[in-house]
Parts: sequence; C-alpha cells; structure tokens
Amino acid sequence: MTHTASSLIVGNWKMNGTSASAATLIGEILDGAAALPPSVALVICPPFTLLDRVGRMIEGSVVRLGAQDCRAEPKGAYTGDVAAPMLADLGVHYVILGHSERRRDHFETDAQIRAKAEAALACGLTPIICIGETAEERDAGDAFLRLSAQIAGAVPAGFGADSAGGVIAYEPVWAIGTGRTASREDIESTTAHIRQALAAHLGTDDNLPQILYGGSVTARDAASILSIGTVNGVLVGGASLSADSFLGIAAGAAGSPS
Ligand SMILES: O=C(CO)COP(=O)(O)O
Repeated sequence: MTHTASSLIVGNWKMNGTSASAATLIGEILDGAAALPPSVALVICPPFTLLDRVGRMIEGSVVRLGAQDCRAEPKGAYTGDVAAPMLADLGVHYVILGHSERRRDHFETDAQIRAKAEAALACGLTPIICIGETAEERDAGDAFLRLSAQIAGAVPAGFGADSAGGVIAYEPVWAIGTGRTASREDIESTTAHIRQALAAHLGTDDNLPQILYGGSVTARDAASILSIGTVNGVLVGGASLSADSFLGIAAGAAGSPS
C-alpha cells in the first residue's frame, strides 16, 4: 500500500528506558531512519529523565524530540512538575498532552489540558493533544459525543494555525496496550468525525491540526491505517520500544514493505 502525503510517526516510550537501553534503541532507530523518505517524520518521546540524553543522540538527524507532559505554569513552586519553557530549553519540539493514562491517573481535565497546550504553544512547542473514548462510552454509543466534548474543552482557539502547528491524537482507551487495534473502518469514520468537530470548534476548514491514530499500532497494520485520508500519522506505545517494530511502522508510512 502506498501513502504519498507526509506522515508523523511518534513513539511514546511512556515510563520505560534507562540510559543504556535508550542508547541502544536510538542507535538502531538512527541507522534505519536514514533510509526513510523525507515525507516520513519520526518523533521520539522518552521519559523526562532521558530527554537530554536522547536529544544529544538525535542532534543533526531527522528524528525530533518530544516530551510526555508539561505543566501550564511557566515556573514556580510545583514540586515534581516540568514547565513548557524547560522543555523548549532542552531542544524539545513536541509535547504529548492529555494522554488517557494521565487523565486516569492524575485526573487531568480538558481545561487543564487546554492550558498546558497554550503554555506549550507560547514557547514554540507543538502539542499533541490526546482524545479518546472508553469502552463503556463506545458501547453506549457515545463515542462521537465524548470526542466532540474533549475537542471543545481541550483544544485552544486557533489550534493548528500557529507556526508551531498542532496535533490531535485519537487514542481509543480500549485500544491502548490491549493488542486490540481499532478496525480500519472505525478509524476512518471516527477520524472523519474528529476532523468535522475540529472544523466546527475552530471555525475553519484551513490549517486544521494533523490527526494521529494511537492504540496497539504494529508494523502489521500501520500501512493500512496510514493510508486513510484523515489520518496523518500514528502515536505508538509498546511497539516504539523495539527499533524493528518502530521502523517497520515508519516503513508502512513510506509505502515500502515492512
Ligand atoms: O498510548 C499509546 C501511545 O500514546 C498507545 O500505546 P500502545 O501502542 O502500547 O497501545
């Protein structure tokens, strides 16, 4: 399957990695990344502890650096938190916000996620705002309502039109870490809905944020997912911890055999 438009392949390492494992993984990814066409953009989001080390390793390569969260305030007495300007200072380009694991474990609200996105944009970072319905919401037929509400609450005005751009990651909660990827048909209809909801919320059809799919993506299904017209890339968890899998997914974006 061939995919001609550019694709954003983002690896979310979550709470995984040591200096030794990161050195090996990044070395292998850089070896393989050199063979990818320029239409495929790779982003690695390691935990905070590895941002500096990974940033130094990928310097001068096509791979960009992303973080997994930031705080909305620029500095202050917030023990354990990390501010957006601190990330920008480290050479970070992207920041994942509102991941379902943070919504679940840290009770993050759409309003907080929106404030974080505004803080990230203010220092030139590209936010990757995560949205997604739970299995219960899906079974109740409320998935689209839930996604529209998350967009209305978490996506800042003008999102995507800023020079830093903006990214929305559709990650159905029931597909994350479960090995249960959403079907191509589901991803197609849901991302079409998300695109419509973004256009309605932002009041424009131009410069809309890019839309990623995330949830048990593997090299096996990446090419099919990435060939959907409303999907601009993928957000990869588990499979981003293996260079073979991550590069296989990127090869799916490049239209080459994975
Ligand atoms: O949450 C995810 C990426 O942010 C998806 O994780 P998995 O690819 O492990 O399902």
